[in-house]
Amino acid sequence: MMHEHESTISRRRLLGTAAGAGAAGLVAGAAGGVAGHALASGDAPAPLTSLGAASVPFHGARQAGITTALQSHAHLVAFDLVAGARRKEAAALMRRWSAAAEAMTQGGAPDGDDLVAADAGPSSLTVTFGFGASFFDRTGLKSRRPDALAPLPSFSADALDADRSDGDLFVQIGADDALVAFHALRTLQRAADGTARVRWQMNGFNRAPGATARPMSMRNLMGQVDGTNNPKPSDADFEERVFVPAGGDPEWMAGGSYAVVRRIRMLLDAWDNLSGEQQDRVIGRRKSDGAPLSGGTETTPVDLGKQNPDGSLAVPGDAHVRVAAPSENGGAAMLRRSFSYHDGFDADGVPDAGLLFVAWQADPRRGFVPVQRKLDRGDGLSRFLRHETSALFAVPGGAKRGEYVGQRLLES
Ligand SMILES: C=CC1=C(C)c2cc3[nH]c(cc4nc(cc5[nH]c(cc1n2)c(C)c5CCC(=O)O)C(CCC(=O)O)=C4C)c(C)c3C=C
Ligand SMILES: [Fe+2]
Repeated sequence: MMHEHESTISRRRLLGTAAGAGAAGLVAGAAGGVAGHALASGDAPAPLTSLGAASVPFHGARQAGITTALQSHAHLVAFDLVAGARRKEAAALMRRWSAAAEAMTQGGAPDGDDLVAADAGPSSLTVTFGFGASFFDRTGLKSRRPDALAPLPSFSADALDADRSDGDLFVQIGADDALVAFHALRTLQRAADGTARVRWQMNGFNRAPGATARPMSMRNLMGQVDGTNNPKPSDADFEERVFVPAGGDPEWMAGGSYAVVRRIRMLLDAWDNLSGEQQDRVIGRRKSDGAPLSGGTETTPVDLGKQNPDGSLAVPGDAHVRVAAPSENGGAAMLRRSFSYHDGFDADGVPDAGLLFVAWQADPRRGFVPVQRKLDRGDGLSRFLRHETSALFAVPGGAKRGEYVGQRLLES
């Protein structure tokens, strides 16, 4: 059997040629006054910037793309198995997908590559795979479906589009280069041919690395600093909140996590009509710098008990950060790793824009569900949001070298 490394060509080798061509063109242009594409043989490739050269390991106890720093481009995609595709075909697909993802994330390219990302480095590409509840029905693995994958309850604020919700298989692609991200998406979609078809796709973005001099969380499309009070890997309970432990239930999910994916539209025209002070009070933090209304800077812990001189709460009773706080939800917490989206403007000029909300947790029944129930009842922010799609996926632990993602489920 061919080792997966042998079945790939090095994109860095290609890079040498392409970057050399670019450099040669510039030189020719400067010296000869022509916009040259001519290749001078022997030109050394220009070094990648740190952005293009950065790579995230594919193999490991956990899949990449959960605790990885947010990338600037994302594709979130759900696939459905085609009629007739069962466990055997699904296992073969996961093997093909894992090999392709390993190659691309490490700067290589699969056989028969389309060269879309040929002259780019891996650019922090991550590819994360998951299984939806329907996958277990289609593959005869119902008895191995985790209890934690039970359908999410419905919430009063839901306006869900069934065609863009759920799905058998989930792929999250993140990269700091748009072509690298598209290349990964197209490569995986081609590799799925005959076994699975795209059910829905959502494209997201975040601030590019290097675009700010200040180390602060991302801003979302409402302009808020978002992500500040996420669980941190340095927290004592981080692992148990985000990942299924070894010996957890089911065993094949050890090192895995559950992803709640919701396309949440922002009602930006209504939001923009609020004053700056009103906007701050809806969240409970200052929009300008993300500092809590109880005082301090972005990273100061929120003091929910703090009162204004007139006795009112500094962080209002319906402020988003109060209603969502673990202390108000029996300790429930999740790792939010979301991307903004903008899919143009409706005919009436209303932006189709918002958040591709992605929340990671060891069990959604102790993470997203109780928090969203509470937000559904009393969150000041909910007046400016519409949950348009929803999905829940079991994302297994990472693959060891020579393994594919999901092998423990599909082959034992
Ligand atoms: C069910 C969980 C949550 C949904 C859905 C959600 C949507 C949502 N949130 C923002 C903006 C912000 N959220 C912030 C904090 C925050 N949000 C949640 C949960 C959900 N948010 C939690 C658990 C927290 C942390 C609360 C805490 O412990 O302090 C913030 C403040 C900055 C931060 O800590 O990240 C902002 C801003 C939007 C725009 C949105 C839907 C589009
Ligand atoms: Fe939030």
